[in-house]
Amino acid sequence: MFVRPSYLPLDDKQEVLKRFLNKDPSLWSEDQETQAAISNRLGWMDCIEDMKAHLGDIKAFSQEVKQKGIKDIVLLGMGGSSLAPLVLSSILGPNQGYPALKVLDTTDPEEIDRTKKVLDREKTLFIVASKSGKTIEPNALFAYFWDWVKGQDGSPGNYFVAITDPGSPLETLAQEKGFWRTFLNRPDIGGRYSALTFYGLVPAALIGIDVERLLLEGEKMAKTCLNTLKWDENPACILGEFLGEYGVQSRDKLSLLFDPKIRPFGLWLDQLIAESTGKETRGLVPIIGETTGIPGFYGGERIFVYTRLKSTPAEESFDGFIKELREADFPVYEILIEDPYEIGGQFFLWEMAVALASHFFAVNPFDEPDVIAAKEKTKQAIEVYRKDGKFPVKFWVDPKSNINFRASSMIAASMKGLSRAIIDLFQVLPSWGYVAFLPYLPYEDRIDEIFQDMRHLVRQEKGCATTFAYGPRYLHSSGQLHKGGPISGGYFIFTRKRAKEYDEIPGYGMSFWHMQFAQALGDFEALELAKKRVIHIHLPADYMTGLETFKRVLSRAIKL
Ligand SMILES: O=P(O)(O)OC[C@H]1O[C@H](O)[C@H](O)[C@@H](O)[C@@H]1O
Repeated sequence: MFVRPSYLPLDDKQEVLKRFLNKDPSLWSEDQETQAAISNRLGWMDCIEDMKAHLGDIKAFSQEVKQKGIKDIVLLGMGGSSLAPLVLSSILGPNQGYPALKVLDTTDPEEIDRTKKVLDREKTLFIVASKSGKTIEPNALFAYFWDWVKGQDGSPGNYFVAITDPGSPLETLAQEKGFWRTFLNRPDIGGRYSALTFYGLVPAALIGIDVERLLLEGEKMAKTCLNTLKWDENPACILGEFLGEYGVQSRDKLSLLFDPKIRPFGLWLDQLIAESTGKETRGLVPIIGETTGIPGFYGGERIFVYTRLKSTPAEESFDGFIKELREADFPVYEILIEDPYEIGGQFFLWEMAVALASHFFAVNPFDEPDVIAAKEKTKQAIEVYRKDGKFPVKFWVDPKSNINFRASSMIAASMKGLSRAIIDLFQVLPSWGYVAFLPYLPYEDRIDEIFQDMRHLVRQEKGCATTFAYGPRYLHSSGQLHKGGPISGGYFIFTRKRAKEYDEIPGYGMSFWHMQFAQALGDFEALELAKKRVIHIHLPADYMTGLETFKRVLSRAIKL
């Protein structure tokens, strides 16, 4: 049973807070087994004290790394094991004299190639980060880079560090291969709640971020949220109530705005919100990186949270836009931070707020039941490829644009034109739904821009909110929401033809191109299984030209 928090008497909400502080798992589930699993996911509530005890060690290790002359740190990991380091390095790092951090959370062959090309083998340290130690991307990336480093000297393990949970296959691997260091995290913390543990702090320290200050900010916020016993004075409860209140009414398009300096925080928040709440056909759809429009273009399903950094000049801020939204009566929540290091506190604030909001949605914020579907389907596609030497997929060629594409069965199966498929996708998509653009391509500014144009177009023409996230990164965050969350979504998946023979990943019998393609197929199948409307565009090897062509097709079709 889910309930609007504003309908509850204050005493009931007090009770929710009390149960939360007692780590009562029945807040999120009545099932005994689920409750036991939840009890093993609440370590983030009190991990800061533990982490303070490790700060000396982390900082000493960062000095060792620096003294060894390491210039680049490459982090191999996904989702909860990569997004906090990515956010921290984009906002707070790197510091002068310290190595730079490159987060490789992809299987894109071009992105991996480009990264490798600029690395100096003797001055690069790889961090393999994975809670489970079983995630396909970091494991394949490890195999690939281990092979590259091992020619270098007698002890390639010196160039590798692991961050994982005790007993994981990664811990064993690190022992066998003689990794320089292994950091074992508390196992009762899930990936997306692990920013203030070894997963976030070790990479941050290695690039010279003041992790003590970061953790102190985390501690300050945690103390405020855990010690303010009045619901309506507690910042996490107030934010959690805002999210829960509108989410349960299906005002679920949560548009997140950040001042420029702290904008990357949205990437981490996207996973926390989408993967925690997006299940059982409920949840909040985080809308990040959208251009702003006039409020008249937004539907009633929109709510807004604006994180303001005090030092941002008024002309770079969203102050004017927020004023317009308020005048148009949109629900708006504002968070003010004085200093970028307060991101440490924001991690905790949002973790607790999302956990409380999930109580009102009656979902378990600590699992990701639908992520597994895409993984299984990917595995099957890989098995077929290994057996038959090709993937089980056929595309239609759009007679007008020559674009290869296919569509899920919820879109008229007999139709063969791309424009028709696009029209059909929008035909049944309500303006309060959303469209997700999901390219399995390298991270490139030009690609960002092209999709920004498409997002703008969809909002102008259809009034729809849009999301944009690269694959396979999104599989480990908003992928959960696409399959398990609100049913009103339309999805565009993009892959590209193979440009050349890419290196084989040692031990995998395929290249990263093949792996990435299998992941896209896997997600298509999982979305199909969840009865979603999906169009898969298979771009030419010159994907940029292909994307421009697709943009033209979309802009014509959307007006029909
Ligand atoms: O840290 P790992 O075990 O490698 O997991 C990395 C990520 O992958 C999974 O697919 C989950 O959906 C994410 O919640 C998790 O953060």
